Amino acid sequence: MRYVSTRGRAPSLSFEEAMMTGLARDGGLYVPEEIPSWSAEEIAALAGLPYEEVALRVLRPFVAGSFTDDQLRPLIARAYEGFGHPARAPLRQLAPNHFLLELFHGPTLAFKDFAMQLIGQLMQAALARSGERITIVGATSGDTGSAAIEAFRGLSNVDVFILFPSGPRVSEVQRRQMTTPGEDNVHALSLDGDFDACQARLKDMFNDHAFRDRVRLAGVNSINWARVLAQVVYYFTSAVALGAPHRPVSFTVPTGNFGDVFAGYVAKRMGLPIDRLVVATNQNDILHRTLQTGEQRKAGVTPSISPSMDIQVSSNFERVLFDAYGRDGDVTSAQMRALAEEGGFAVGQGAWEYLREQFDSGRASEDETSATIARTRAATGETLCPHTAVGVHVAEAHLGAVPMITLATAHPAKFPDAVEAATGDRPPLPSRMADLYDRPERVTDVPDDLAALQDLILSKVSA
Ligand SMILES: Cc1ncc(COP(=O)(O)O)c(C=O)c1O
Ligand SMILES: N[C@@H](CCOP(=O)(O)O)C(=O)O
Repeated sequence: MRYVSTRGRAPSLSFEEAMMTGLARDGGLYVPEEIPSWSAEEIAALAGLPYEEVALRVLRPFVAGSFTDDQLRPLIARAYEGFGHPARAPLRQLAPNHFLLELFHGPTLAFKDFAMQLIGQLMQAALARSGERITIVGATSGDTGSAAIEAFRGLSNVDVFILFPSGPRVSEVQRRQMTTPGEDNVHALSLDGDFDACQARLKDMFNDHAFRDRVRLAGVNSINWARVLAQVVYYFTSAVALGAPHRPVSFTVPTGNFGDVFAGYVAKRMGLPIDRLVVATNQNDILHRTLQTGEQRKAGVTPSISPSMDIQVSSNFERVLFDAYGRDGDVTSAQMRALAEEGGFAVGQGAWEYLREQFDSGRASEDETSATIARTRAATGETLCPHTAVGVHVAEAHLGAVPMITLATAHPAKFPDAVEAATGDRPPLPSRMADLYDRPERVTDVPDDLAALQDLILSKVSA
């Protein structure tokens, strides 16, 4: 399998090269040259298999040429052995035709662990082959950062720098998950700006080829194709559990950087019978507006009670735009340039129609999110995290004859203030994290300044 850039001007790469490269050298994102297509029989054969076996089958065609089954199997096993539920991603019924897919049983209590634990294993295997060391820089609105730290902490051939927005733009639990690990290779950087600023500086670092080569920069955000790929797996396990391929299912996905819902789109392109893929946004609703109006225009980020989705520049939207334009890298490039330089762009008519065929969308206000947490608790006993509540609110407007699966993207204990405000009580952290508030924090405040960030990283990796 080869991977091509959405901007059409970077060399095509193998899976391993694309994973270790992160952002393409032309500023684009890598996507598979073609999406493998599965028959109904192949999908039906997944029924009853352990999560790890489904992961092997889903990954296999995408990693061909980089990892054999024998190499992949133990890496997948190690990735998921620490999850706190035997099913890894269990389903829970909320209402007659509405299910929650619990994606928060990994070590850092958010769906990011599914991909990050696996990418940690895959990257270590690749580094063992090459004998190289790498510098990972990640941008986070709260969850990617801790998942990345958990996957790479203590490794002697990897330095991890995580840029997160300063102040209350991440929850205290999220911040402490990033600032309390004591390993020398972990660097938590609190940036004076929002997530979009963190992600923009990360992309600037990738686009500075001299810097990128000097520190051997690697990325673990969902700009990295391997992240998206790992997330395709749970669309298959959950849909098959509800009767696919013999009956279709729909998904509602709390969305920020568009990586998770893009993974659902890949599953659908592979042949999984997904009826509707619903993009659920909080008040930072650029994706909902884009799908409704055909115009993508940035507005400032407004902090919300679902902070991990406080994003206006959704990286992975570029991947679907590339498909919507018939894989025309020049047009995709021009639209991304307009977003960066002019604050927005109008999607062409044909491309917009393609997007509307693929995705529905909705938004939840702050009050609606809070009310959904309270109402769901009262009706079902289930405590939702605010991101999941955004999804449930939007999903409820899209319920019909086809079963709806809403992705429960984080554990409510990561957002105790929002949950307490809605329900009156604070969800406890799992016992292994009970002393999180007592652990000493280690964090460096950094300005939103590329040169200063690069100097800091250089001083640490060459130390
Ligand atoms: C808890 C939670 N829910 C939803 C999202 C949105 O996912 P994505 O960025 O893949 O759209 C994120 C972060 O991205 C998150 O951390
Ligand atoms: N919500 C994310 C933002 C980064 O998304 P990613 O999937 O591109 O890593 C976070 O929690 O950091």
